[in-house]
Amino acid sequence: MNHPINQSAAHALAIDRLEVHYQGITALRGVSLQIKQGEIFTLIGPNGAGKSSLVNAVTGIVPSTGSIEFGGREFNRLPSYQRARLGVIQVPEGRRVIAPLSVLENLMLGREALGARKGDVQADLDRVFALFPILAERRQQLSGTLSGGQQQMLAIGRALMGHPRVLLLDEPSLGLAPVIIADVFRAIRRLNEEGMTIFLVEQNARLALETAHRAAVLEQGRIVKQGEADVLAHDPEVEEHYFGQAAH
Ligand SMILES: Nc1ncnc2c1ncn2[C@@H]1O[C@H](COP(=O)(O)OP(=O)(O)OP(=O)(O)O)[C@@H](O)[C@H]1O
Repeated sequence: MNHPINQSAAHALAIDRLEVHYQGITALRGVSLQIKQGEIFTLIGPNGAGKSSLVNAVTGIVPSTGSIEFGGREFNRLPSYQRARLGVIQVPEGRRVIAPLSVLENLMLGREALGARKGDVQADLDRVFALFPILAERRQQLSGTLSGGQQQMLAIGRALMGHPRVLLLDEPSLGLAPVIIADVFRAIRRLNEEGMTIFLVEQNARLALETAHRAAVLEQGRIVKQGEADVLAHDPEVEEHYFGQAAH
Protein backbone atom coordinates (compact mmCIF):
# COMPACT_ATOMS: atom_id res chain seq x y z
CA MET A 1 0.00 0.00 0.00
CA ASN A 2 1.50 3.33 -0.98
CA HIS A 3 -1.45 5.61 -0.42
CA PRO A 4 -3.95 6.12 2.41
CA ILE A 5 -7.60 5.10 2.40
CA ASN A 6 -9.36 8.40 1.89
CA GLN A 7 -12.86 7.65 3.11
CA SER A 8 -14.58 6.29 6.19
CA ALA A 9 -14.14 2.63 7.06
CA ALA A 10 -17.80 1.76 6.48
CA HIS A 11 -18.32 -1.50 4.64
CA ALA A 12 -19.20 -1.11 1.01
CA LEU A 13 -19.66 -4.86 0.57
CA ALA A 14 -20.16 -7.48 3.24
CA ILE A 15 -20.06 -11.01 1.84
CA ASP A 16 -21.11 -13.80 4.17
CA ARG A 17 -20.96 -17.56 3.63
CA LEU A 18 -21.15 -17.25 -0.12
CA GLU A 19 -21.40 -20.46 -2.14
CA VAL A 20 -21.34 -20.93 -5.90
CA HIS A 21 -22.13 -24.27 -7.49
CA TYR A 22 -22.01 -25.18 -11.15
CA GLN A 23 -23.40 -28.56 -12.19
CA GLY A 24 -21.41 -30.90 -9.99
CA ILE A 25 -18.65 -28.37 -9.22
CA THR A 26 -18.43 -26.26 -6.09
CA ALA A 27 -16.53 -23.09 -6.97
CA LEU A 28 -16.99 -21.16 -3.70
CA ARG A 29 -17.32 -22.73 -0.26
CA GLY A 30 -18.56 -20.39 2.44
CA VAL A 31 -16.62 -17.28 1.49
CA SER A 32 -16.89 -14.37 3.93
CA LEU A 33 -15.24 -11.02 3.20
CA GLN A 34 -15.79 -7.38 3.96
CA ILE A 35 -14.72 -4.64 1.62
CA LYS A 36 -14.46 -1.20 3.17
CA GLN A 37 -15.65 1.92 1.49
CA GLY A 38 -12.75 3.72 -0.19
CA GLU A 39 -10.25 0.86 -0.17
CA ILE A 40 -8.61 -1.31 -2.77
CA PHE A 41 -9.22 -4.90 -1.75
CA THR A 42 -7.50 -7.60 -3.74
CA LEU A 43 -8.25 -11.28 -4.09
CA ILE A 44 -5.35 -13.42 -5.22
CA GLY A 45 -5.16 -17.15 -5.88
CA PRO A 46 -4.24 -19.74 -8.48
CA ASN A 47 -6.09 -20.63 -11.67
CA GLY A 48 -9.46 -22.15 -10.94
CA ALA A 49 -9.53 -21.05 -7.28
CA GLY A 50 -12.90 -19.39 -7.81
CA LYS A 51 -11.87 -15.74 -8.14
CA SER A 52 -14.03 -15.00 -11.19
CA SER A 53 -16.89 -16.91 -9.60
CA LEU A 54 -16.73 -14.51 -6.65
CA VAL A 55 -16.76 -11.41 -8.84
CA ASN A 56 -19.58 -12.85 -10.93
CA ALA A 57 -21.57 -13.75 -7.81
CA VAL A 58 -21.23 -10.21 -6.46
CA THR A 59 -22.48 -8.65 -9.69
CA GLY A 60 -25.17 -11.32 -10.05
CA ILE A 61 -23.91 -12.86 -13.27
CA VAL A 62 -23.81 -16.26 -11.56
CA PRO A 63 -26.29 -17.27 -8.86
CA SER A 64 -25.00 -17.80 -5.34
CA THR A 65 -26.30 -18.64 -1.90
CA GLY A 66 -25.31 -16.73 1.22
CA SER A 67 -25.50 -13.05 1.84
CA ILE A 68 -24.09 -10.01 0.06
CA GLU A 69 -24.83 -6.68 1.68
CA PHE A 70 -24.11 -3.52 -0.21
CA GLY A 71 -24.17 -0.30 1.82
CA GLY A 72 -25.89 -2.24 4.62
CA ARG A 73 -28.64 -3.60 2.37
CA GLU A 74 -28.98 -7.28 1.41
CA PHE A 75 -28.80 -7.42 -2.35
CA ASN A 76 -28.03 -11.00 -3.29
CA ARG A 77 -31.59 -11.52 -4.54
CA LEU A 78 -31.45 -8.59 -6.93
CA PRO A 79 -30.96 -9.18 -10.65
CA SER A 80 -27.64 -8.14 -12.13
CA TYR A 81 -28.94 -4.97 -13.81
CA GLN A 82 -30.29 -3.65 -10.52
CA ARG A 83 -26.96 -4.26 -8.81
CA ALA A 84 -25.28 -2.28 -11.59
CA ARG A 85 -27.83 0.48 -11.15
CA LEU A 86 -26.89 0.67 -7.47
CA GLY A 87 -23.25 1.10 -8.51
CA VAL A 88 -21.72 -2.37 -8.33
CA ILE A 89 -20.08 -2.70 -11.73
CA GLN A 90 -17.64 -5.21 -13.16
CA VAL A 91 -14.81 -5.01 -15.67
CA PRO A 92 -14.86 -8.60 -16.94
CA GLU A 93 -11.92 -10.91 -17.40
CA GLY A 94 -10.75 -10.74 -21.02
CA ARG A 95 -12.14 -7.16 -21.44
CA ARG A 96 -15.17 -8.25 -23.55
CA VAL A 97 -15.29 -5.13 -25.64
CA ILE A 98 -17.66 -5.37 -28.59
CA ALA A 99 -15.17 -5.65 -31.47
CA PRO A 100 -17.34 -4.38 -34.37
CA LEU A 101 -18.42 -1.27 -32.43
CA SER A 102 -16.36 1.90 -32.10
CA VAL A 103 -14.69 3.03 -28.91
CA LEU A 104 -17.43 5.62 -28.43
CA GLU A 105 -20.20 3.07 -29.02
CA ASN A 106 -18.65 0.72 -26.46
CA LEU A 107 -18.47 3.55 -23.93
CA MET A 108 -22.11 4.39 -24.55
CA LEU A 109 -23.04 0.77 -23.74
CA GLY A 110 -21.70 1.37 -20.24
CA ARG A 111 -24.43 3.96 -19.71
CA GLU A 112 -27.06 1.22 -19.71
CA ALA A 113 -26.20 0.70 -16.05
CA LEU A 114 -27.62 4.14 -15.31
CA GLY A 115 -31.20 3.23 -16.21
CA ALA A 116 -33.35 6.36 -16.52
CA ARG A 117 -30.96 8.75 -14.73
CA LYS A 118 -28.54 9.22 -17.61
CA GLY A 119 -27.30 12.77 -16.82
CA ASP A 120 -24.52 14.60 -18.64
CA VAL A 121 -22.96 12.23 -21.15
CA GLN A 122 -20.23 14.66 -22.19
CA ALA A 123 -19.05 15.06 -18.59
CA ASP A 124 -18.88 11.29 -18.26
CA LEU A 125 -16.93 10.94 -21.52
CA ASP A 126 -14.57 13.74 -20.51
CA ARG A 127 -13.82 11.92 -17.27
CA VAL A 128 -12.95 8.71 -19.12
CA PHE A 129 -10.88 10.58 -21.70
CA ALA A 130 -8.99 12.42 -18.95
CA LEU A 131 -8.06 9.06 -17.43
CA PHE A 132 -7.26 7.41 -20.76
CA PRO A 133 -6.40 10.07 -23.38
CA ILE A 134 -5.72 7.39 -26.01
CA LEU A 135 -9.44 6.56 -26.01
CA ALA A 136 -10.25 10.15 -26.99
CA GLU A 137 -7.81 9.94 -29.90
CA ARG A 138 -9.31 6.64 -31.01
CA ARG A 139 -12.97 7.33 -30.27
CA GLN A 140 -14.13 6.47 -33.81
CA GLN A 141 -11.88 3.41 -34.18
CA LEU A 142 -13.41 -0.09 -34.13
CA SER A 143 -12.66 -1.63 -30.77
CA GLY A 144 -11.52 -4.94 -32.24
CA THR A 145 -8.56 -3.14 -33.82
CA LEU A 146 -7.27 -1.73 -30.52
CA SER A 147 -4.28 -3.24 -28.72
CA GLY A 148 -4.90 -5.40 -25.65
CA GLY A 149 -3.96 -2.55 -23.33
CA GLN A 150 -6.24 -0.11 -25.10
CA GLN A 151 -9.07 -2.66 -24.91
CA GLN A 152 -8.48 -2.98 -21.17
CA MET A 153 -8.67 0.81 -20.84
CA LEU A 154 -11.87 0.77 -22.87
CA ALA A 155 -13.37 -1.95 -20.66
CA ILE A 156 -12.59 0.16 -17.58
CA GLY A 157 -13.90 3.30 -19.28
CA ARG A 158 -17.13 1.51 -20.22
CA ALA A 159 -17.63 0.52 -16.58
CA LEU A 160 -16.97 4.11 -15.45
CA MET A 161 -19.77 5.34 -17.72
CA GLY A 162 -22.15 3.51 -15.37
CA HIS A 163 -20.98 5.53 -12.31
CA PRO A 164 -19.65 2.68 -10.17
CA ARG A 165 -19.48 3.02 -6.41
CA VAL A 166 -17.66 -0.30 -6.24
CA LEU A 167 -15.61 -1.25 -9.29
CA LEU A 168 -14.76 -4.95 -9.62
CA LEU A 169 -11.80 -5.69 -11.89
CA ASP A 170 -11.22 -9.29 -12.97
CA GLU A 171 -7.58 -9.86 -13.98
CA PRO A 172 -6.91 -6.46 -15.54
CA SER A 173 -3.21 -7.29 -16.14
CA LEU A 174 -3.90 -10.50 -18.07
CA GLY A 175 -1.86 -10.73 -21.26
CA LEU A 176 -0.55 -7.16 -21.14
CA ALA A 177 3.06 -5.94 -21.43
CA PRO A 178 4.58 -4.59 -18.19
CA VAL A 179 4.64 -0.98 -19.37
CA ILE A 180 0.93 -1.14 -20.24
CA ILE A 181 0.11 -2.87 -16.95
CA ALA A 182 1.77 0.06 -15.17
CA ASP A 183 -0.50 2.51 -17.02
CA VAL A 184 -3.63 0.51 -16.20
CA PHE A 185 -2.71 0.19 -12.52
CA ARG A 186 -1.89 3.90 -12.30
CA ALA A 187 -5.43 4.57 -13.49
CA ILE A 188 -6.85 2.13 -10.94
CA ARG A 189 -4.97 3.92 -8.13
CA ARG A 190 -6.15 7.28 -9.38
CA LEU A 191 -9.79 6.16 -9.35
CA ASN A 192 -9.32 4.95 -5.79
CA GLU A 193 -7.68 8.23 -4.76
CA GLU A 194 -10.77 9.99 -6.09
CA GLY A 195 -12.85 7.89 -3.68
CA MET A 196 -13.86 4.78 -5.60
CA THR A 197 -13.94 1.45 -3.80
CA ILE A 198 -12.06 -1.18 -5.82
CA PHE A 199 -12.29 -4.96 -5.69
CA LEU A 200 -9.33 -6.28 -7.66
CA VAL A 201 -8.95 -9.91 -8.69
CA GLU A 202 -5.44 -10.74 -9.88
CA GLN A 203 -3.12 -13.63 -10.55
CA ASN A 204 -0.21 -11.20 -10.50
CA ALA A 205 0.01 -11.34 -6.73
CA ARG A 206 3.01 -9.09 -6.28
CA LEU A 207 1.44 -6.27 -8.26
CA ALA A 208 -1.94 -6.78 -6.60
CA LEU A 209 -0.47 -6.65 -3.08
CA GLU A 210 1.57 -3.55 -3.95
CA THR A 211 -1.58 -1.83 -5.14
CA ALA A 212 -4.13 -2.84 -2.52
CA HIS A 213 -4.82 -1.85 1.07
CA ARG A 214 -6.13 -5.25 2.14
CA ALA A 215 -6.14 -8.67 0.56
CA ALA A 216 -7.34 -12.24 0.73
CA VAL A 217 -6.00 -15.46 -0.72
CA LEU A 218 -8.53 -17.84 -2.28
CA GLU A 219 -7.66 -21.50 -2.81
CA GLN A 220 -10.12 -24.16 -3.98
CA GLY A 221 -13.09 -21.97 -3.21
CA ARG A 222 -12.05 -21.01 0.33
CA ILE A 223 -10.38 -17.96 1.84
CA VAL A 224 -7.15 -19.28 3.36
CA LYS A 225 -5.56 -15.96 4.36
CA GLN A 226 -6.79 -12.44 4.81
CA GLY A 227 -5.21 -9.23 6.09
CA GLU A 228 -3.33 -6.03 5.32
CA ALA A 229 -1.78 -6.23 1.85
CA ASP A 230 1.63 -5.17 3.23
CA VAL A 231 1.56 -8.03 5.72
CA LEU A 232 0.50 -10.64 3.16
CA ALA A 233 3.21 -9.43 0.79
CA HIS A 234 5.79 -10.50 3.40
CA ASP A 235 4.08 -13.77 4.35
CA PRO A 236 6.53 -16.60 3.52
CA GLU A 237 3.76 -18.87 2.15
CA VAL A 238 2.46 -16.13 -0.11
CA GLU A 239 5.99 -15.39 -1.30
CA GLU A 240 6.65 -19.05 -1.97
CA HIS A 241 3.41 -19.86 -3.77
CA TYR A 242 2.52 -16.62 -5.50
CA PHE A 243 5.68 -14.61 -6.21
CA GLY A 244 7.39 -17.05 -8.57
CA GLN A 245 7.19 -17.21 -12.35
CA ALA A 246 4.06 -19.32 -11.97
CA ALA A 247 2.21 -16.33 -10.56
CA HIS A 248 1.70 -15.06 -14.05
N1 LIG B 1 -19.67 -21.88 -16.09
C1 LIG B 1 -19.04 -22.85 -15.43
N2 LIG B 1 -19.49 -24.12 -15.47
C2 LIG B 1 -18.86 -25.11 -14.80
N3 LIG B 1 -17.75 -24.92 -14.06
C3 LIG B 1 -17.24 -23.68 -14.00
C4 LIG B 1 -17.84 -22.58 -14.69
N4 LIG B 1 -17.11 -21.47 -14.45
C5 LIG B 1 -16.09 -21.87 -13.64
N5 LIG B 1 -16.17 -23.19 -13.37
C6 LIG B 1 -15.26 -23.95 -12.51
O1 LIG B 1 -15.31 -23.37 -11.22
C7 LIG B 1 -14.03 -23.34 -10.63
C8 LIG B 1 -13.63 -21.90 -10.32
O2 LIG B 1 -13.48 -21.17 -11.55
P1 LIG B 1 -13.20 -19.61 -11.61
O3 LIG B 1 -13.18 -19.21 -13.05
O4 LIG B 1 -14.12 -18.91 -10.70
O5 LIG B 1 -11.73 -19.54 -11.01
P2 LIG B 1 -10.62 -18.41 -11.16
O6 LIG B 1 -9.90 -18.39 -9.87
O7 LIG B 1 -11.25 -17.14 -11.62
O8 LIG B 1 -9.69 -19.00 -12.26
P3 LIG B 1 -9.03 -18.27 -13.53
O9 LIG B 1 -7.91 -17.49 -13.00
O10 LIG B 1 -8.59 -19.43 -14.36
O11 LIG B 1 -10.10 -17.44 -14.17
C9 LIG B 1 -13.09 -24.01 -11.63
O12 LIG B 1 -13.01 -25.38 -11.27
C10 LIG B 1 -13.82 -23.85 -12.95
O13 LIG B 1 -13.48 -24.90 -13.83
